[in-house]
Amino acid sequence: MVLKEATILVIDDDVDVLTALRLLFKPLVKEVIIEKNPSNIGAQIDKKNFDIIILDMNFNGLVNTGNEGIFWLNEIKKIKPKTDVVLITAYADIDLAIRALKEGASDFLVKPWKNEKITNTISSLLKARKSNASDKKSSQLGTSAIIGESEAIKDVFLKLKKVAPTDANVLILGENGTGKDLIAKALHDNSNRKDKPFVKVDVGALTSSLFESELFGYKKGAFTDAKEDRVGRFEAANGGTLFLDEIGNITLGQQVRLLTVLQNRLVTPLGSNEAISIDIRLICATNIEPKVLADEQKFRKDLIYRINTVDIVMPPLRDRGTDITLLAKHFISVYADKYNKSQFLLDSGFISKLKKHDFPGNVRELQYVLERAVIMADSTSLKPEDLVFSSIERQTSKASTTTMNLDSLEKNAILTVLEKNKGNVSKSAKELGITRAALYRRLDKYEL
Ligand SMILES: Nc1ncnc2c1ncn2[C@@H]1O[C@H](COP(=O)(O)OP(=O)(O)OP(=O)(O)O)[C@@H](O)[C@H]1O
Repeated sequence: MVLKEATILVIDDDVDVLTALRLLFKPLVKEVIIEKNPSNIGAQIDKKNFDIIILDMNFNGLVNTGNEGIFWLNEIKKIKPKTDVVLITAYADIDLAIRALKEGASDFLVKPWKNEKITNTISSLLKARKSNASDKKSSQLGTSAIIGESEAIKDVFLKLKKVAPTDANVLILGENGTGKDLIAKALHDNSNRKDKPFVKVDVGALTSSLFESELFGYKKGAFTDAKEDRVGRFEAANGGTLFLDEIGNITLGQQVRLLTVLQNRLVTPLGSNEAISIDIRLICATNIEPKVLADEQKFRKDLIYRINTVDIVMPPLRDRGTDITLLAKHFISVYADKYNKSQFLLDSGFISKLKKHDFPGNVRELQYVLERAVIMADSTSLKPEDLVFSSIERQTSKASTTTMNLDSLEKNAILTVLEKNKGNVSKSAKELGITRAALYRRLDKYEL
């Protein structure tokens, strides 16, 4: 961000300082607001998003310890943790400066200031904000936006790294909400086609007539509603990647149409006589289990072979051990930022409750549950009661406990006992009737 796009708030009880800074910044920035009374800070920052806040450290002129400044700095950080705060004081007190920086101030200036020094400080902070924002964007590209460190997700990353640069067709399998969309995009972003289009079509949601017109396109007049030519998704993805989601839900007739295009690498728009040759990399995804896909009454074997040069199976969240905590921390931080809340501390009971849940809706369910928890939380720490699992998901969760295997039962028993004993391994081992070493082995096994 450049200086002239910035909105700045100056808070000082000295009217001369306020006037001087307003005169200095008015011609340089988009907007400068001055405030004499620090008690109005909350109201000011609720009203507007400031890029920089310049805050005096000594408000009543009697106590020159800078404590008032640090107090107000903390108040600002509670409401808008991302705002850059520059503190000013009349006393060149290095200890105070360091304390202010530790408490989250972005910089520190000593009165009387040189105008050039203060504008340079503000300009560099604005530049740093810009580069942080663009770093964030680029990290969304590779696999860095896909969070996970469990053995199960590491296998996925390995496969992704190997397969992405090839032109192989990939079938991504996995329950709803496991991250199939993210993997499809990562395959494209890490391929030689990354600068070409990535086109996604939810084929499971298309009626028969829409399936044809969406995928193959049409010429004006091909049917009653065809008022002008329309490019189909195959053609739109030319040179790039076509991602067909919910592939397991298409009819046998649609499967034949798809197979023909994939075999000949040609599409003919409805109402046209001319076939267009297409060069696409195909990625498909489905939440249907492989054994159902293997049922020839529902799915053509020749199509399965064609779309499934390589398959990537997304593990359900309940099998991803420590990823639950890792993802939880990520989502909590994202939502704390989004809803302008300070970062939360996580109560140990909160983490145990998360780990015990079965997550039938996988990462998507975790994401929604945490967004709700962040919105509803009354304090700065998240507690078990802040976690409310949706009754719909709970129903599914109950159903799935009937098919629970011994491992899940053992894992849940360990978690319950650990929670009861506040994480004390010796007490928990005793209660479970096993040795400490045996408990540690199991903690390792279940990545707890
Ligand atoms: N490993 C991960 N790291 C960060 N976010 C994730 C991860 N996995 C999934 N998500 C998030 O969870 C949500 C669901 O993921 P996604 O849509 O990719 O799942 P899906 O398997 O394609 O679901 P569906 O089968 O319902 O289409 C998205 O918001 C996605 O960003």
